[in-house]
Amino acid sequence: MTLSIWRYAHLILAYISFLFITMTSITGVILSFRPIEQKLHPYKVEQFNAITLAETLPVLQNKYGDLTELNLDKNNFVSLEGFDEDGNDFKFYIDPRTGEKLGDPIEKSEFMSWVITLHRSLFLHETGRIIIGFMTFLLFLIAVSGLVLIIKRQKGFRNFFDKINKEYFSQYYHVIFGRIFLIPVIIISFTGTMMVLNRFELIPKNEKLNTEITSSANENTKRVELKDFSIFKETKLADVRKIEFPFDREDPQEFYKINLTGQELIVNQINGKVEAKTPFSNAQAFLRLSSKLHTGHINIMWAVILAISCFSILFFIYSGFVITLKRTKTKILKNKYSAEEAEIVLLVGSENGATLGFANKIQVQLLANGKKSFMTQMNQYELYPNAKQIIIFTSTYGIGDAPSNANKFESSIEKHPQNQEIDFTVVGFGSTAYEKFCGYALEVDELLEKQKWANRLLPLKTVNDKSPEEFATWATEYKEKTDIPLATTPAMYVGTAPKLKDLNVISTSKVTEDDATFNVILNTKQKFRSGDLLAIYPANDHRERLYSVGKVNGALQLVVKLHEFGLGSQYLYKLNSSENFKARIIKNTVFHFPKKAKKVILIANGTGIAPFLGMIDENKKKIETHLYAGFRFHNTVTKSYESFSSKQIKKNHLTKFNIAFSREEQKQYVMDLVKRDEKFFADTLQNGGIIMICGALAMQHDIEKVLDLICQEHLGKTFEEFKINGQFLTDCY
Ligand SMILES: Cc1cc2nc3c(=O)[nH]c(=O)nc-3n(C[C@H](O)[C@H](O)[C@H](O)COP(=O)(O)O)c2cc1C
Repeated sequence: MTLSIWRYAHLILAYISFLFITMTSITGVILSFRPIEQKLHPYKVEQFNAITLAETLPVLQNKYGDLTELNLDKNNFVSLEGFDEDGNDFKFYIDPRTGEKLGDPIEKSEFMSWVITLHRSLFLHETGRIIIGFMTFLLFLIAVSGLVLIIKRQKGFRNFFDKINKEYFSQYYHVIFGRIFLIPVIIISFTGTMMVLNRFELIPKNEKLNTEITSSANENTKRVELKDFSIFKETKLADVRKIEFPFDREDPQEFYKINLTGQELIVNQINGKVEAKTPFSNAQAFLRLSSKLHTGHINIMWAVILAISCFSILFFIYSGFVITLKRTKTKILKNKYSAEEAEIVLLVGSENGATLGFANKIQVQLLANGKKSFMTQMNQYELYPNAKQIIIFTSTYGIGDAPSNANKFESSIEKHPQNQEIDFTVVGFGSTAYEKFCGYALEVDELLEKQKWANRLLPLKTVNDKSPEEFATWATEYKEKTDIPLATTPAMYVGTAPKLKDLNVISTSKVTEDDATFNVILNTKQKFRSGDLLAIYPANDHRERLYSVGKVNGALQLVVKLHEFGLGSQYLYKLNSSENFKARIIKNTVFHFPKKAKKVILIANGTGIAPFLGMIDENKKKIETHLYAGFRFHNTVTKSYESFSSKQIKKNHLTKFNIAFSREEQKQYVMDLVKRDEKFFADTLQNGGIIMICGALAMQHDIEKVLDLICQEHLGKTFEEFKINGQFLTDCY
């Protein structure tokens, strides 16, 4: 919770100020080159910090008679003003040891003046300065909250520089650069704020010097030489900002007025006595330091750091928004059913949205299958009077901690014991790069285990690094346990939005009175194999319809059953030859024809034959392959499969074709063919052969039951053992 308050503050401040901060950062980068460039001017002298006023002032006064002012700029360049012998005024940089002229005043270019005004006041005078001042203060707050977030993330200041795990580019470098540049950014923004506050006289000024001073000297007082003034001997030139020289060198009522960092002095020009001084002002001394820090006039190194830090601010703005976009892109979809109505409840714990992305994909499928499912954040946990199942998807943060939208879950689960028995399954998302891999999911799983009302549906499933493959194994287990046909293809759970490509229609066949299936033959430049899936988007929304594909003569072939109200099948049926449409091919590696196998048995019903037609056509290695297929009628379509098969048998791509018709005189299902050839199936499994099955899910269940009986009877083993051994590949829907 505390993390989210800091994060919220960090984000809101960034939202408010990012345009101004972008502008001040860009102009800041440009301005930071000024001190670098100025420092390259040769106006600085060796061992400047050692020079005292007692050394420099006598030299200057001897060399130039009539001096009015000496100034020290932020670069510690000394400039002198006065009148020459001809009465003309002069101003130039000097060497304070010799008085020698070093160069003329550095003129600001027009461009630089423009940039400075934009940086300071947006060309809006005082109003602009107030805006900039406020925004600079916001930058300070953003940087401080950013620093707190890093400290919290690293679990304390001591681990500040410990390893950061890379999630993705923007997130990783936002933190990595944050650790390096947040301190200079805090300095820039704080000192900038100070400068604006001073401008509006909100920082205590030095007290005004009393100018009504009676001199401690008169015409008779013995003149002390400048080099012997003790105050001049004590005062370093480097501490001076400005010296105003006495107008008349002989008048005891005229004084040196010396502006030091944080103090002002009035010095008697005859006897060297300090006639008056303002109390030392820490605020003003600090302000001078602030100004030097903000403008990079400390030294070249610091000026370079400032330039890079200003660049880093631009990067923080960019990467911060990428992070936010990623975080907010995945939202909980609008619920169709209420919490009271829901039979399946999905509870999500997600910090950055990845887990939510997976959960959304499940929610869409549950709803599409007519399930009354409801999805919410784990912190919103309450009573679900009609729930039969609770599915929890949660990530882990900190060190095995809950993500911020799940941190109240543990207390609320104690508060709301459900009133009926509910099955539960927990899927944890995490990273093995962290010590407590899926630590929070484990905690939640154990917590549910303890609830009287909760029955375990599946063992805890962990998903490392948002792996679609690992998540798909949970979907498969869930599908098998519940008969709810979730997609089991990893590609369905890949985070990024799918890129669609053009496919070209070569031909489509027509349905007949006795057969509602039709073929679609497509041309594509994409690589694919039989058993892959074609995803189409008939409603032009994010919902996809998947079809198993076969590769026949190099073309992509679909076998589709036309449903009266089927969005996908109607869409495909209406395609015309040579028409283009957008779709994507999903690799389905778990359902590719084995590259090496002693024997393969292919079992299909209805349109499930599609991938097998391709696999047989592609069986160039002539692996012994037996096809078992079941249809309703013996008609033109099934006859075409028979003629295809006999051609393939001649080529040795297929060994035998076994076909069953369920609506003909001799009623037979494909399952009956399996029973008939039970010995053959047992031998094939025993010898490491592979069975592939494609078609209706109900058919798959029936076949599995039959195969289990066969295995027990003939081999004294369960079919499960062969499944675990990877000898049973499925693609049923
Ligand atoms: C600061 C931080 C701490 C994390 N701590 C853990 C951890 O202790 N254990 C773990 O398994 N994963 C940890 N992770 C990894 C996340 O749980 C993982 O990336 C997850 O997929 C994020 O899902 P989400 O985007 O839904 O929050 C951490 C990630 C971050 C950024």
